Amino acid sequence: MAGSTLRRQLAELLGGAEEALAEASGSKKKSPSDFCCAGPLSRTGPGLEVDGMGAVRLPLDAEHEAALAARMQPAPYGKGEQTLVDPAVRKTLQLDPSHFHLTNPRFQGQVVDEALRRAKATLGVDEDTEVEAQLYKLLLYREGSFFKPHRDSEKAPGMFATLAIQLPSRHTGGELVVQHAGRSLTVDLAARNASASCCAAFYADCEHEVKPVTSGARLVLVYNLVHKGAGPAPPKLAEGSPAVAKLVQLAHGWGADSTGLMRLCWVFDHSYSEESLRERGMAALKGRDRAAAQLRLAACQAGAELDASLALVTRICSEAGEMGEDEFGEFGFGSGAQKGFNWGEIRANKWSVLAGPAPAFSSVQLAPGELLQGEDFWEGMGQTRWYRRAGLLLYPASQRLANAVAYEPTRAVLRLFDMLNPGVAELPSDDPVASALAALRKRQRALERVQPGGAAASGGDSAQDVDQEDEELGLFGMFGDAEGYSSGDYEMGMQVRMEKQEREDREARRHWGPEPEATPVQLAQEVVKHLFLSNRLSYYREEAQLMLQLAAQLGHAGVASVLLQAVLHKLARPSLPEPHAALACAWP
Ligand SMILES: O=C(O)CCC(=O)C(=O)O
Ligand SMILES: [Fe+2]
Repeated sequence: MAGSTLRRQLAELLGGAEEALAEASGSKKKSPSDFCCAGPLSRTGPGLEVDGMGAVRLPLDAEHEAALAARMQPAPYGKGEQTLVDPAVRKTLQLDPSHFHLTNPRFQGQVVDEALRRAKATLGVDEDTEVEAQLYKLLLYREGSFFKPHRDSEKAPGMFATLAIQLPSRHTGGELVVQHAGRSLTVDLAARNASASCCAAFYADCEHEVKPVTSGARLVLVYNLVHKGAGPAPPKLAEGSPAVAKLVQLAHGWGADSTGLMRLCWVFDHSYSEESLRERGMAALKGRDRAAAQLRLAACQAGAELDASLALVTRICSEAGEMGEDEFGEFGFGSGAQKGFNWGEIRANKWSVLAGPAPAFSSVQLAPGELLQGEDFWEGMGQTRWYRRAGLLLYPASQRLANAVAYEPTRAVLRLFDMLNPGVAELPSDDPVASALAALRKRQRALERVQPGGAAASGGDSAQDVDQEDEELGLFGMFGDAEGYSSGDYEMGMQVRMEKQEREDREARRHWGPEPEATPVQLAQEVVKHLFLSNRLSYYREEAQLMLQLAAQLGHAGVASVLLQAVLHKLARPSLPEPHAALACAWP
């Protein structure tokens, strides 16, 4: 099957996974999950009492509003690891739950639990997944109060969404606007809010804002929605689910095509913190994202040999148009110039394995054609220079070796040498490839050296320093914040990122999976394919193809050895003026 057909079919399948799973499990809910829900709740009041003030009358009148405001503090917002109070970003008053009480025992059962049930249903949380609504703050938006667009951080382990319960109050304005994947939803509950509570819930990684309150006051209880327990049970899928069968079939075809695509990556809709992915794996995934991963697991149970890891995908713009003032009057990449953005590197690293062995490589560089989503997916994220998202990296078991060799050809060549010459650390100095071998060993040793604590032996500063720099650059946070940079940060940001990337790759070596099994000839074939058939070395094509053919035909270790010598030469001296020289001297 052509790579483009495989890519299209796989994209369709993963994109429609949610509907397919609902159908297969016989669920009545046919509509896909959404990122936000809102609506009125029961009239049961909360019995709100505030320390030092007593019972608060609802809906709030001017007198109680003023008394309550006097006991509250300006609410901060999170920036990286810090929390800041800045009335230009957030103008709201807050009160910690230690200073107020919800004294009506029926409020939890009739209002909060009802809101929670609705949130679970809309946000696509499995019925058997336990979710807790943890009270976080009481907020008061007086006239002129607002909260500019932001994303909520994970305030507790397993937190995935925010629930706002608006207590009865009279106001205008104060609409909640929630964005996700290019869609925007405006929640305006003011009209129905005078006599009953109402709620809004949304995935915490969705950008949201509260528009200015234009009159009256808006009183809100904010809850963190937190996954409890071990996470969702594995999907109970009907054996004959067409989507699963289709994925098994695609994986099989892909696995049998050794010349085909080495890997594909499905980028998730939502953002996730690194910690939540590492610690909770698939249980951290939301809505459509989880369905795609579940479908993949179900196919694995049904016999598909498709390795899958959760990964961090970073996409970097290498070039921008002209700098200038943007629409906010700030110096940077102006809106007119944004058309000039070019996509540079796309890289996936930081695995958390879902199925199959851990990858025997720390990171992969992805070609645009290896992303299952097309350009329009990224366009929806706005114009910034760095995109970090979590995704699902997929490749058939038959491509394990190819991926490992592509990531580290030097290591593969040395492995091949060691296979063919067991126990030989160095060659006699008169051997034509002795110096090449020594150089490669040295380089590989340097690459693999990792100091305790994670910093590379050769690197200057410690991992901590880099994290510190990251923080300054606003790099912390979700795997999904599209991170924008001011012009001054850009060069420095690049440098810091490249260094950090190297360090992360080194650190990741410790968690490498087993070296994929291979005979010398298979290994030699992969090395040749990678080094000689890649675009960079396209001028080696005929020679390499010939060698490949011989190696495969004869299956002879001697052939692989000759091949190896040619490769060793090229690797040790990348600037070799005459590309054929290496082959000429190595080939008998
Ligand atoms: O006031 C609201 O409805 C939402 C508040 C909010 O976004 C937050 O506390 O992070
Ligand atoms: Fe928020």
